[in-house]
Amino acid sequence: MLDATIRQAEIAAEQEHVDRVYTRLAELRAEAETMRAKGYELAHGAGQEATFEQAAMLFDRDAMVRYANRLLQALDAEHEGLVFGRLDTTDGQALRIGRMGVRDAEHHNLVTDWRAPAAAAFYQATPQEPMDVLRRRVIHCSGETVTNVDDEPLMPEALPEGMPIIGEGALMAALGRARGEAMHNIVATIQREQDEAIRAPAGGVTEITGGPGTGKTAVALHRVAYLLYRERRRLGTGVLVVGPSPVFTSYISRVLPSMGETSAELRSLGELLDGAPATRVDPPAVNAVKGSTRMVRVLRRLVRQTPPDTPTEMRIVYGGEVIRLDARELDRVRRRVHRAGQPNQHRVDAAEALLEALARKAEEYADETFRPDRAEMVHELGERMEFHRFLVRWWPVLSPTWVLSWLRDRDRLARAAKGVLDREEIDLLAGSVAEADGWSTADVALLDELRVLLGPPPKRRRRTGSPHSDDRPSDGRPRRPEHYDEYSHIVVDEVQDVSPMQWRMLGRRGRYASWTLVGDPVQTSWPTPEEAAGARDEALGSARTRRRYRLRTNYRNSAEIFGVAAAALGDLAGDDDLPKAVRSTGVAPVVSVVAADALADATRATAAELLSTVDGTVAVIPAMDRVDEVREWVSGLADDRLRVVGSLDSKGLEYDGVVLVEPTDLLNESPTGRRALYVALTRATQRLTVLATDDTWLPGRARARP
Ligand SMILES: Nc1ncnc2c1ncn2[C@@H]1O[C@H](COP(=O)(O)OP(=O)(O)OP(=O)(O)O)[C@@H](O)[C@H]1O
Repeated sequence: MLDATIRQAEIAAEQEHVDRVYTRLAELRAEAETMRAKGYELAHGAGQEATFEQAAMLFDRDAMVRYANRLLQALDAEHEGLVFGRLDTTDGQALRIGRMGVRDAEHHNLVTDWRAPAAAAFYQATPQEPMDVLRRRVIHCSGETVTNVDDEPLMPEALPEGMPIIGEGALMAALGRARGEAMHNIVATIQREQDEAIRAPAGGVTEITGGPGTGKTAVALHRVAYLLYRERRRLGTGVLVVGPSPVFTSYISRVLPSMGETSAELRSLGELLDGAPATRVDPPAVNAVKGSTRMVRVLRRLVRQTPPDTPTEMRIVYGGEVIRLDARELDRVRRRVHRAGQPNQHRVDAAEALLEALARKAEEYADETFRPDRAEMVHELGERMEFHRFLVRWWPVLSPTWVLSWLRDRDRLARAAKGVLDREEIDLLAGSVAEADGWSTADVALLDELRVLLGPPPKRRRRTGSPHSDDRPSDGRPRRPEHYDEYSHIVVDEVQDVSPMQWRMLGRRGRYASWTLVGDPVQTSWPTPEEAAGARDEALGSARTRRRYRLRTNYRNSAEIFGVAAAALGDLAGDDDLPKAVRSTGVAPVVSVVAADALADATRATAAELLSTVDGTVAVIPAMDRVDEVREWVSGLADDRLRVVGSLDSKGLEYDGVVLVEPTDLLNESPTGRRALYVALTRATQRLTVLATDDTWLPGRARARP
């Protein structure tokens, strides 16, 4: 038989199986709909004023609705990958692997979930260790149609007669595909070293390191899906995935849902505090000050300062006498109350201390005609409206955002930062808060620190949830645990850039959690890694099991592109720190030197050329402070595949084509500029063009830089 005919026959055989799976899925869907409807019916029966006896019924109803909803979500998730693999084993079995398990009405396995132990051989078997697998097949589908198959013989000498081997290179085909708006799941082509990290036990701390494009982010997300599948009961809705920026979380947001997993919560570092999302990023120098643990001391002192516009004198009439506390006396009382801790939690102490001070003052005034009884006086003044009006102004409820905004006042900041920050740092910080519109990512960690220093505001009454709620709030996002410290597992991506203050914020969310940490020290943009390491160890707690995985293959960049990036890194990393790029395109990156006044035109022309060359996305990457200018340059190119991304914002992302504008700007924009340049150069999958006004950034010609 001709090769093509054999392939068509194999595709048809797989199609037959896939058809059975979809038929079964339609049945399951109908069953889930019925179950959900029944659950709601039960809800109506129970009504609002459920009695104790009805509690069990309500519980059943909630469980039923939740289960049906989860099933429907999984069934409705992307169809791609419903069946993507097949294992033919030495015992004559053929096991289909997919993104969720499906059984027929008689409970026979139609598809095995990729996370099930039985599917592990799909990722772990090698010709050296075949694990009884004769043939591993990747099945490519478009919607419900099988389009191709790719086989790999693992025991070639033992292949039975009539078991054909079709095509080769499912991985290479996947890597060569154009990139779109969002990251895809890689369930069909997970590699063995990645699989080991994905299936590592949930407990303790799992660290995954590796160079650019080694699949760290993909592995972390597949690990979440795996852990939720294996330990859903224990991990529940408490899995948090933290990425560096909202652009990044949006880029990875489809991976878990595409595997039918919707209960993990995705947040960027600037979105970890409810009610104060970051809307911008600070320049590196400001970021370095705000991220340092020295800020803890500054904030502690700030919290104890007298809030702006508080009264500096108290006067109250008692027994015909005016009793007065002046600014110094009031300050003394304030300092004493602050010793007790969180000011919002010590409002009663503040009231008592004030009344005490007033009583003491009254005793000073005592004479023949005025001799107040201390207990009576404290009691009477404590009931007076004017006393409470004063208290509200003198000891106001402090919100983190209000206290942080005090840093605008340079003198106030200088008092709080005396001996901790130098003059230049104080100027930077005060200037940044004064000029800013909205909060920055670094501010959010400061606000979270203040949240703890200030204590919760007095309680308001909470509204109860809807009786029909499943495990997602109405905006469709997963519900976060009621308290921040209730997360059960936290995944942090790009850990090398997490500042010490951000580690403190994360630590508060992971007090009882296990962790997966993903990053690459070579890509760090944080200037003092030792300080960050200390804060990180504190956040993770000391008595934890730690296991480490290292990924060594770069799946993103062509070997040609990674060659330029690695060279640009100079001697900042040894060969052992760098991954190996496995795919060669035969196309060398273009490095052009252009005159400064020709840079705009060259950028526009190159972007246009890349858009016409590649099928997927194209990014123009300049230094952070030139993003607006460069956006103007390319504004005429109407193509929604094109974006302009600042150097530091490009972290974790990828594009088919990249135009890197003026590398020297990237080198100069921060103390870790050379690493930022390496990050930007490793974003492209197919094409890279570097436009520079000189060649001093090139290895060998560059001046020594950190
Ligand atoms: N086994 C695989 N099969 C198919 N594609 C893969 C595989 N592993 C990684 N990739 C692809 O390689 C690209 C890089 O993966 P990913 O973004 O997870 O790398 P990373 O290590 O997090 O990179 P960076 O450090 O630059 O952020 C992605 O497009 C991903 O889908």
